[in-house]
Amino acid sequence: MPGLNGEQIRKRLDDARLYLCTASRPDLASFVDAALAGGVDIVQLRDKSLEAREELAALEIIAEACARHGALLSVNDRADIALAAGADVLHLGQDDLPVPAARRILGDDVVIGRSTHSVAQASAAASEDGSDYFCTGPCWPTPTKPGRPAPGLDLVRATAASAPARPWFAIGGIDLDRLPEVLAAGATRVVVVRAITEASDPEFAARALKTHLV
Ligand SMILES: Cc1ncc(COP(=O)(O)OP(=O)(O)O)c(N)n1
Ligand SMILES: Cc1nc(C(=O)O)sc1CCOP(=O)(O)O
Ligand SMILES: [Mg+2]
Repeated sequence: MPGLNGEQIRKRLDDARLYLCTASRPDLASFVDAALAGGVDIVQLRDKSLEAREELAALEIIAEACARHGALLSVNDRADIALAAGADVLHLGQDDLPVPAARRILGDDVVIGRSTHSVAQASAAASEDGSDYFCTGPCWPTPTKPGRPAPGLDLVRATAASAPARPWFAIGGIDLDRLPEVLAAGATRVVVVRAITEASDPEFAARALKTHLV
């Protein structure tokens, strides 16, 4: 089945509200299927322990579930893997490939996102040539990204106040209890890891988050 074109991916990105990052796991297929059934819009494989070949195999599993649920497949860090996997999204941090270099590898039919951790980085990402969305965080210090200082909800407030033309997501320490604070600070889209990966019922956890986001 042919993949989505850039216009179709950008439309889905615009509509996306709940973005999940997950490591590979023994129950990857059923876990991702449950999260997507609960309303996750984008799934990223974020697992630095995998060799390229293992990453590609895990991405195939996620891609099949995403296609069935009409969700987007995201690759972390590596443009070559994104291309090989036929991903819809590549996510780049401040220390990863520059966006124009990734764009040379991927062309225009893959959307590229950027991580930001300060007002200056967020405003650069909001206007940076070639990227399609950005994330701001961490909203709270998080064991998922140890050592990363948290700019907190002030960064979410400042970003919301600047009304970026690009879609943007809040990330870091977000769970169902904290979600109302994140939304009150002005975010309309969120990225989560543990709130779904550590849930005993990932479908229920995703649905509970999504209910606040639509
Ligand atoms: C959707 C999304 N947002 C932020 C990140 C973090 O990216 P980065 O800062 O490059 O850190 P690593 O995830 O690579 O450790 C992300 N992966 N996805
Ligand atoms: C992967 C990542 N990037 C961040 C950033 O601020 O860019 S915070 C983060 C981890 C988010 O995990 P959890 O939802 O478990 O707190
Ligand atoms: Mg990265």
